[in-house]
Amino acid sequence: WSRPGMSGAHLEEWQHRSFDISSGSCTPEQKADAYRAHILSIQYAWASSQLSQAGAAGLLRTYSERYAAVLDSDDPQTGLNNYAESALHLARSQRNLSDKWESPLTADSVLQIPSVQRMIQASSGRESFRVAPADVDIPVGHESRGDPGSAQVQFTASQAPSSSEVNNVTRNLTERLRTSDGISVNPSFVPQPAVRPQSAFGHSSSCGPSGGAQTHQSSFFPSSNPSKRKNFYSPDRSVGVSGQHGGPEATEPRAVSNFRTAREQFIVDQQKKHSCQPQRGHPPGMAAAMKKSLGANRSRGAFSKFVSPIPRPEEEDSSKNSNPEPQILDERLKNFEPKIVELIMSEIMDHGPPVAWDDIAGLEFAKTTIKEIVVWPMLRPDIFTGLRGPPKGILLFGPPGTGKTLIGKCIACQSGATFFSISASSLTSKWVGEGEKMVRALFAIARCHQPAVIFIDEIDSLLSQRTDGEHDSSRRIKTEFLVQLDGAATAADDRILVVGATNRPQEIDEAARRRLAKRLYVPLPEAGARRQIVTNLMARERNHLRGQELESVVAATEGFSGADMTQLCREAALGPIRSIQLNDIATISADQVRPILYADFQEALKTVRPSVSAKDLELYEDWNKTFGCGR
Ligand SMILES: Nc1ncnc2c1ncn2[C@@H]1O[C@H](COP(=O)(O)OP(=O)(O)OP(=O)(O)O)[C@@H](O)[C@H]1O
Ligand SMILES: [Mg+2]
Repeated sequence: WSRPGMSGAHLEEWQHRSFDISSGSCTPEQKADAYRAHILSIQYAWASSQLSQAGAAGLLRTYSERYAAVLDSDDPQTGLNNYAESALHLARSQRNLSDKWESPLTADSVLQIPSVQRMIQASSGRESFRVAPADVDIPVGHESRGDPGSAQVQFTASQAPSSSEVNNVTRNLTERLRTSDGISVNPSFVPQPAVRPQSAFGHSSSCGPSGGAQTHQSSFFPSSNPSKRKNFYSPDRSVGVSGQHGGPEATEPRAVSNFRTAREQFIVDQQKKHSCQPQRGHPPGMAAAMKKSLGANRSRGAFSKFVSPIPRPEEEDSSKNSNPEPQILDERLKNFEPKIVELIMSEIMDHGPPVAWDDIAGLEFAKTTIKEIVVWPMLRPDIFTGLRGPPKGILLFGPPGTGKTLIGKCIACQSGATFFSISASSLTSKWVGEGEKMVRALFAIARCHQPAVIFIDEIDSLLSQRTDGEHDSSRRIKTEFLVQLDGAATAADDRILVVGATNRPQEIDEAARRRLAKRLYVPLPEAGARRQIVTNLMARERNHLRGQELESVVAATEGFSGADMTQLCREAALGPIRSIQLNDIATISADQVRPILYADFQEALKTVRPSVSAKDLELYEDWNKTFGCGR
């Protein structure tokens, strides 16, 4: 069933899960987790095209039938994850003031509570369960009646109800326990009494589907930035994953609430932007949220319900008609371990606070060159072809604190390309062999998201000169990087740009230097740039800095880096605060704080010193003369 090229890691993972399930030492909940994780891994392999459609369907059929008998069984004795356990767990974790107190509620004792008995009878007669909280007839310890947290259960009745009734009852009980304790419950999370919890694999409807799907996230894409990852699963397929196999009860009315979280609203907005495909049975936001929930690895609340991974026939059809692009992306990434892909997708694509070109003072040459190389070719790839094609690598070098990282952030905001901002440390893993894989996966993912910019800050730590004493794994990472850089350069139509930044250009390997063809010096700010930094920063604060005084500050800060200038302004801004009496600081209002004066800058200049020495500066200028691309 497996397609050629399917990773051995997956097979191993499945064997491992199989072992977990068959081991006698784990708790029922752990087993239930393992079962679900097993199903999830099959789904994942299918979604990332490591398994064929037929293979996945076959595996899922086999396993889901087998697991359904035990997983969500109505029998509280044999069912691994029965609802009574979850409900009781919730009830048990409600505590009163004493640390030593423990709830005596158990699966057996709760059934004996008279009100539970009444509800069981009501449920078998298909009556409403709406009973006021005061009806819960629990004699409580010695005083506080009606507080489920401190309930002492009285054993009275002996009638044993059927297990499915137990499930219904405990779910309702839990609902009431939660609401009466002031725990907020999203209306869409509350299960409807009319829907009986049958075996989830075979025939159950997705009761309370929105709640179940919202609460758990896929372990594969745990973090934000859904728009970037939207291509990983096609929307149709993922809806199929969570909403299928409804059976006869699928037509029952569902609990759909109008409430949307901000995240769901965001997903809805994103979907409106990209496509307007209607989703079956769910509001569009819900369907998008389900993309991330493949049925396993979710919280084991009383309301969690397993959804069968086998798609219905009509959903299979619709997934065939969907946009083929995600499929291509999956194909290209199928040789990479999902965890590595996940790591790169979640940690590397970075959108910090926006930075505009005007926020970077001075550095006109570097800014113009970068616009020429990065921004325009991204906007007009048709003009920048052949000899005009952009270089594949840029190196920004210069003293510390001169705005190299700032330029990287600006490229991220202004270029319109997919921006990968990685630190060398995230590429160097403690596991031997993982580092190269990370580098390979990084470039492969970048190829799938063209045009792309890969920004590597402090690139010297990754590409320093190869020495005899260095560790083998770091040498391999470096080699892989050079190969990939060249690979990116040889595929003429790839639009991937690598931007490296360093304040130790001398340490960069000569092979890497060649590949980072455009080497731009980011020097200390000149007088004009220093003036702009102070003006920009002071514009946000109340100050009385006159033109002449500003010039004096600029003149006094020769040799300061951009970061030093920022530090100076911060120090000066503290001047007015320092002039306040210590006793008044708690009571003074914000507008009573005096404006920043020139005197504050004079004070600050006594403590803030340039961080780059003249000797260091000489090294940078020499390197720039030898290898730099400046005029
Ligand atoms: N040209 C500049 N214009 C405006 N602000 C600047 C400039 N250069 C530096 N700064 C200020 O200094 C801070 C540090 O700059 P940045 O992190 O870009 O330095 P860097 O060159 O990456 O230093 P390092 O080599 O140590 O990593 C910025 O956040 C910004 O506040
Ligand atoms: Mg930096």
